[in-house]
Amino acid sequence: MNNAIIRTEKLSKVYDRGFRTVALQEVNLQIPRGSLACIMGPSGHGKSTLLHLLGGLDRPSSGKVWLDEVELTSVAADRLAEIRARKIGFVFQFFNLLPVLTSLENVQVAMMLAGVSKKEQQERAAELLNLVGLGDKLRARPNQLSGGQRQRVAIARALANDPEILLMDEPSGNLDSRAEQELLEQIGQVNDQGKTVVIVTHSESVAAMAQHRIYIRDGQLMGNMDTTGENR
Ligand SMILES: Nc1ncnc2c1ncn2[C@@H]1O[C@H](COP(=O)(O)OP(=O)(O)OP(=O)(O)O)[C@@H](O)[C@H]1O
Repeated sequence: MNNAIIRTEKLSKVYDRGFRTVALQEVNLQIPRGSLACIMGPSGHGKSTLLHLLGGLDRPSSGKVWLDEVELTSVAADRLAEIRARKIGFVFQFFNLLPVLTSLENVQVAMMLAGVSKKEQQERAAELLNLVGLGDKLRARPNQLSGGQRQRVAIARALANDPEILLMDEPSGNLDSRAEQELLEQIGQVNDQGKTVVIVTHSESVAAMAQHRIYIRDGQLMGNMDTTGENR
């Protein structure tokens, strides 16, 4: 596949904290540019590990990850941090919003690290929060928001630096079905803007909207399919 934005070769991860856990074993996969991809599989079988490696948040034990033409495992830590900040937005399962900050400030924080001026930070944060339907919650703190609303703040924050790729780890895990539906609409809109979205999920509704499905079992790739059902 020539148009892959993310590609892995024999990607493996072994955790060794007193005892060895082989979390990922020689995974070869490609994710097409602009696609909405999901990573599925049983609990504890290596999905989050894979997502973290794809986003350069962790280093593999062996094997390689390419983001466009850049091989992430060969770049130094500071360059990796720069690539992450510029190209990738992350949304984690438990949101990781800072509790003492408002929605607006939580989104601004991401841009502060990228050196954007304060005025620009505020304008863009407000714009993004409007985009995810939280224009009336700019001054609310996370504990004044519902789970679905917090998740949308996390998405706005992940989009702050206009990343090409959005990586999400079980974004709908704690949401009721209505909030999940709203979240899916937001994710669809982000994908429609041309961004590549990769979602670790147990949700069939999320999987149903994905154009590309990756199945992981026992740390191994069991399937890598597009919606036409063609195996790659
Ligand atoms: N930092 C770590 N140190 C040691 N072992 C880890 C670490 N992170 C994950 N593991 C182990 O690696 C394996 C894969 O974990 P991972 O979190 O990738 O699974 P998962 O498929 O995302 O699970 P879930 O669906 O429950 O989130 C598990 O056995 C887990 O206990």
